[in-house]
Amino acid sequence: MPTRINPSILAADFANLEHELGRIRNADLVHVDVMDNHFVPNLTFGLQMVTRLQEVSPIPLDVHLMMDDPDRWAPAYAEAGAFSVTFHVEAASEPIVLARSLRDRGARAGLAIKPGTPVEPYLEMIEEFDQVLVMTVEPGFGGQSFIRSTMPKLATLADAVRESGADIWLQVDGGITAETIAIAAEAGADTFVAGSAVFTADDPDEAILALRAAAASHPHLHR
Ligand SMILES: O=C(CO)[C@@H](O)[C@H](O)COP(=O)(O)O
Ligand SMILES: [Fe+2]
Repeated sequence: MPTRINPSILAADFANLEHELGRIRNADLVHVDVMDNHFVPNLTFGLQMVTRLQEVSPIPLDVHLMMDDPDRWAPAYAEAGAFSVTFHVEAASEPIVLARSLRDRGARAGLAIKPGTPVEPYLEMIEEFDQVLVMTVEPGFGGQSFIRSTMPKLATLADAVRESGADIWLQVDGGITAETIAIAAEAGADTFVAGSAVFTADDPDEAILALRAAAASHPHLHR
């Protein structure tokens, strides 16, 4: 199973984003946290910024929408050319309709769930998605500690994905370090978002390689 490492530019220098993109050439995707100050108590980028990043980034964008009413706003991020667009199930009115709309616009559709949200009600819709994101911190801020009690959800999802036979990526986001990445890999994650662990390193590209090695060394990934 491939291991994907997606650095989150939430931890990058906002005044030099194009330069920062040049320091993560080993990344699989660039994770872009869109926050609206309503769904989460923080405000980051909007559509115009993501559109411009998309134009200058040599690496495809993995957009994580932490916003109210994604049914209304998410399709534009797919139209902007994002590789994947992930919205929160807690905020969406019609997740299946929205997932289809994202796919119709050429993006991979992602479903995100907060640490306290159970996954069971959504298992029967996972084939509508290309990725499920299990938040391993409360969304809103970088630099928080990994919440280990979210791991059983990943294991449940990994079973459901195996049963479906579909190619659905399982992403974790929040508090991912060289230590916690192995815990998430063991529970079934294959796609890892890391902000602080990458951008506070002296050499972000080296940090990505170290994370990839720590995740890939876990036997679970070689089943
Ligand atoms: O979505 C979020 C936070 O809400 C994340 O993508 C953070 O950007 C991850 O940052 P670290 O926990 O890795 O510092
Ligand atoms: Fe994120």
